[in-house]
Amino acid sequence: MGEAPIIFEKDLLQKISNETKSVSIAYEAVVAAANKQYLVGGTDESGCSIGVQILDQTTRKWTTPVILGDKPEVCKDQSVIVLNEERMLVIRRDAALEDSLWFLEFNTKFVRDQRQALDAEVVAWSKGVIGEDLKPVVISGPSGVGKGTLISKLMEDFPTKFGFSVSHTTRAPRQKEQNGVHYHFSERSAMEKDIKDGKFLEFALVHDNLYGTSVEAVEVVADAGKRCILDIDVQGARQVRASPLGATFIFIRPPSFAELENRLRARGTETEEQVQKRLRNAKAEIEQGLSSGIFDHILENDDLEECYRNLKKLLGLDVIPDVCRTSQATKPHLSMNHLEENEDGRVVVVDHKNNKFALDVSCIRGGAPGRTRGLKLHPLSNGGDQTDQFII
Ligand SMILES: Nc1nc2c(ncn2[C@@H]2O[C@H](COP(=O)(O)OP(=O)(O)O)[C@@H](O)[C@H]2O)c(=O)[nH]1
Ligand SMILES: Nc1ncnc2c1ncn2[C@@H]1O[C@H](COP(=O)(O)OP(=O)(O)O)[C@@H](O)[C@H]1O
Repeated sequence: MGEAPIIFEKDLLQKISNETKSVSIAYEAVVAAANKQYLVGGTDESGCSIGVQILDQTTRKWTTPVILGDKPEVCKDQSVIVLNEERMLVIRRDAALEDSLWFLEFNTKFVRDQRQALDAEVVAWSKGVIGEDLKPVVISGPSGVGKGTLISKLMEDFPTKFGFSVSHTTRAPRQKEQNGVHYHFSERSAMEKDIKDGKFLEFALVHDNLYGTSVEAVEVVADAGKRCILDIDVQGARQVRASPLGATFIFIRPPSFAELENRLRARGTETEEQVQKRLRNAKAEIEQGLSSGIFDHILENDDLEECYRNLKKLLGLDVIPDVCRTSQATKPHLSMNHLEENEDGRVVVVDHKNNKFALDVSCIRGGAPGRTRGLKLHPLSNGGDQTDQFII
């Protein structure tokens, strides 16, 4: 980790004044990897988020990268610090704590994959979250096996604990399905554009329709202090498994194929043609679910109550009382005014009252296209002694 040198070269400044109308916006340039200088600050094309420019120091060529992920809003001033060869920490000064810690990834696996896929220079933002949260739960299984039924029971019995990740889909709504509650029913072209813009954690073509989990769908649940449940197919589960999300994966299997067919028909939500398609796909889905190694747990849904009991057990709900977790809204509201210095794995920050804190970034996990979690904030006293008390 090294502190970001503030390099306002002549041509850099020239470029800044050419490209921005405002003089009140501060830029910071950091040499992040090999011979690349990153300029972070000001605005980007949309004019409302922090922009990034890259200068190749060998060729002296400027590049405007493709910027993916949840972007921080523009601010007048920020501190930039390179953490390692993959990402830098950007602290928005004078922003509330919940919105002040951001990571700009320039060489993480996600960025490298996207760079290859888009054949362009790519960087990606992710918001820093202090503390840990509960692992999201991915539930997969063939159509008609009872995923929705089990998830509804869980949400009804533990409303403070779980939140449902509302997927996007291009399929038509069923009777009683509400837009924004069961799914975000979307136009295919709009969904494809959002996928291209990196807004989706995963997506798949299922029964001839496009389904996908947006990064936001998962994050709004986590931000509310709840454990996120995703109902997605095996292809989606595979993608989430490969992502930094760190979830628990559960596959629900039917007691028999004949019973699956009964349930699907008895539900009465699909045409005969659609039922046939779902049954055909179910065969492959069950095969993959049982053999792919993606899933941590396989539950048979024969007797509903028994399956539900088993599900609760493996989610630890038989031992933990249903208490509401502290929501983000009740956390202390600090404004980080200044980045003072940095030490091994820790960045020293001070708040607007000049209280010093050590921001521990040694255990971070996740990142773009979601949040970077696991940040710890310790109060520091008498100019550097760390107390063992976490404030959050
Ligand atoms: N990959 C992926 N699959 C999804 C998503 N949302 C729903 N699915 C899956 O799409 C399939 C069809 O869902 P749906 O049309 O609601 O019918 P159901 O299977 O009878 O519940 C199911 O296997 C769902 O788990 C998503 O966001 N991503
Ligand atoms: N264990 C079970 N025994 C009998 N019927 C079930 C059981 N679990 C679910 N069902 C019924 O099967 C149908 C399909 O369940 P659903 O939750 O919609 O499946 P999925 O979401 O996996 O497509 C529903 O009518 C539901 O009431």
